[in-house]
Amino acid sequence: MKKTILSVHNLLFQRAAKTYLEVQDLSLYKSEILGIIGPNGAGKSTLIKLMSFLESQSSGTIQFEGAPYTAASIPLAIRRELAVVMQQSLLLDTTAAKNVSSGLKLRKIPRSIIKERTEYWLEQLSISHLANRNARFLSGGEAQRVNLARALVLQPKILFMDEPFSALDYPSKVKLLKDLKPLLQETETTAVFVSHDLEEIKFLTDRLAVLINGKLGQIGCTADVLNSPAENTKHFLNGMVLN
Ligand SMILES: Nc1ncnc2c1ncn2[C@@H]1O[C@H](COP(=O)(O)OP(=O)(O)OP(=O)(O)O)[C@@H](O)[C@H]1O
Repeated sequence: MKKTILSVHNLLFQRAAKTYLEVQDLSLYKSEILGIIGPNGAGKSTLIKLMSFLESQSSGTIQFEGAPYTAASIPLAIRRELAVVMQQSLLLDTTAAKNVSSGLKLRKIPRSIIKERTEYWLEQLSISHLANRNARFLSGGEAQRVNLARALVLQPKILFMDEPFSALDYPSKVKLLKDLKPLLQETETTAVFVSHDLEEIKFLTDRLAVLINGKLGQIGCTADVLNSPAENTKHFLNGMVLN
């Protein structure tokens, strides 16, 4: 049976008396890659911020490994088991290697292990040659590889990615996706991936959630959702296929 690592129940996100997100039930299974798609403003980024405990819900529960937390209550040690990569994650104004090792330093990992793990992940993401280059001078694709290495070096239990490839040119994106998928599989990292790109979604994700107007319109195996859209997701999904 699939093991749930994170679950959402009766989740509500409201600001200034307006409801932006309302998700009754959503489970994230261990080692799966869950995609989230939906129109602009549907609540995808909000959902990822809530699931990664960066933002507090108005009501409802989010449980990580069976225990409920909010952004305000989550202990630092638990927060550190979750990593987030955004479209434009900010890199520190230092070398690529130091960016990758920064999280390990904060966790007071011994220096020899930091060196070994940093070199390993630079290598895994094919950026060893950039180790001593200042992050300010990296291209968008190179910077996103550093961001992913910086997240994966922490061996997170869940990796949240919010449109991480949307600024990359097509060949860079394809190459990075092809590098990333086996890395996630080998490390059995659970991942949540927001994207507007059907090719990315088809290639990377096991299951797919479709958000429409702040509500979960459909969730299921990615191929099933795309081949058999539900009544309320049909309009959006058919439009995506046509594009
Ligand atoms: N802290 C906040 N205060 C007020 N409104 C917010 C807040 N966070 C999100 N929203 C609103 O929630 C709605 C959903 O935003 P969100 O960024 O989650 O959508 P999205 O599906 O990721 O959109 P896109 O595809 O355009 O990136 C938007 O109308 C946004 O303005």
